[in-house]
Amino acid sequence: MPLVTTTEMFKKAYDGGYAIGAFNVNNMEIVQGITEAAREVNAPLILQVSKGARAYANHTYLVKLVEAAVIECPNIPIALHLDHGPDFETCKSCIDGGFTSVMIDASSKPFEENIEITKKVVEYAHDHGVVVEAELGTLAGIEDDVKVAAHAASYTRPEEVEEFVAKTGCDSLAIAIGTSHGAYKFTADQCTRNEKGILVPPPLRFDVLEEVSKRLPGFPIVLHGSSSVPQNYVKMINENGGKMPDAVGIPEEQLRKAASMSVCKINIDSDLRLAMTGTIRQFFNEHPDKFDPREYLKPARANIKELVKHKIIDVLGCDNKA
Ligand SMILES: O=C(CO)COP(=O)(O)O
Ligand SMILES: O=C[C@H](O)COP(=O)(O)O
Ligand SMILES: [Zn+2]
Ligand SMILES: [Zn+2]
Repeated sequence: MPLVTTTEMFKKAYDGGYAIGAFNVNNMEIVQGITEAAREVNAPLILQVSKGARAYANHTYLVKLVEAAVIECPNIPIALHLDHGPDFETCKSCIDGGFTSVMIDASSKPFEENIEITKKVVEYAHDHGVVVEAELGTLAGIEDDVKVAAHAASYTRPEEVEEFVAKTGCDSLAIAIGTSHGAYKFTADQCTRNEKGILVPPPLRFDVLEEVSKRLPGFPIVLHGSSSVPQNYVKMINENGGKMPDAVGIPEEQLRKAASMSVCKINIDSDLRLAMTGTIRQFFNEHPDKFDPREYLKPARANIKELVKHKIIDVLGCDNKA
């Protein structure tokens, strides 16, 4: 089947109490690892491309890689989504260039300005059969090279969501309930430590999510910054020359709960990066004589695939929902 929008997948996910994984893609091995996993477990899929990914790999290369994946995976619905579109022009370029979904992220702007920019993107997108994700609230962490400190982050205000959705006509809404971008989601003083000395982050604000859902019945909610930062990969990185002290993510149990509620799209990027980097670091450490990129990219791709399968089956619950 050709690339699809997220409309149908979100409706089914909302009604079925599961979520679709939105995984960031930056090169061929990442596209292959993710799509092979989704194909094997028969899951609908969102492949997303950030501004940084377009700058790194080039829009055309990424679209063509995703189109190749669509050919290789004819039986699962795949949407191609712009992640954190910073302005109308970037959204337009992706809408014109083959994407089926875009995010306009004007969440750092004042409320009225966010509405104005989002509305403009929605009008253009809907005219072209493309759907739009918007954002209210500010996540902490690293986003497009900009670091938002924990104290500067702010939860979504539920009292704003109805007006925002009604005035913009957006198709889904990303909200801030305590997730954060990157591999260092929380500082040590925000966390407690478990018996193994691993940092345990503060729980997500499910009360905010519930209030938002009550005000927007049936409306798909998106969670950014939802990597779990698997400690096996942090360990693999640190044991093979890396230095990632106190990297900590969102416990999968909490993502499972969000997926069972109104959250229909869960964004995961950092976990893929950790799997890829850990695998390659270990390979280099164990095989200092090797220099064929295929030899280290192959296990990296295989571990991305395993990780995505795990997310789909054990966290998102969207296996066999294609
Ligand atoms: O939200 C994301 C992409 O938009 C990715 O979040 P992570 O950094 O938690 O993987
Ligand atoms: O939200 C951020 C995503 O993980 C994309 O990251 P990036 O801008 O480094 O590609
Ligand atoms: Zn944002
Ligand atoms: Zn994000």
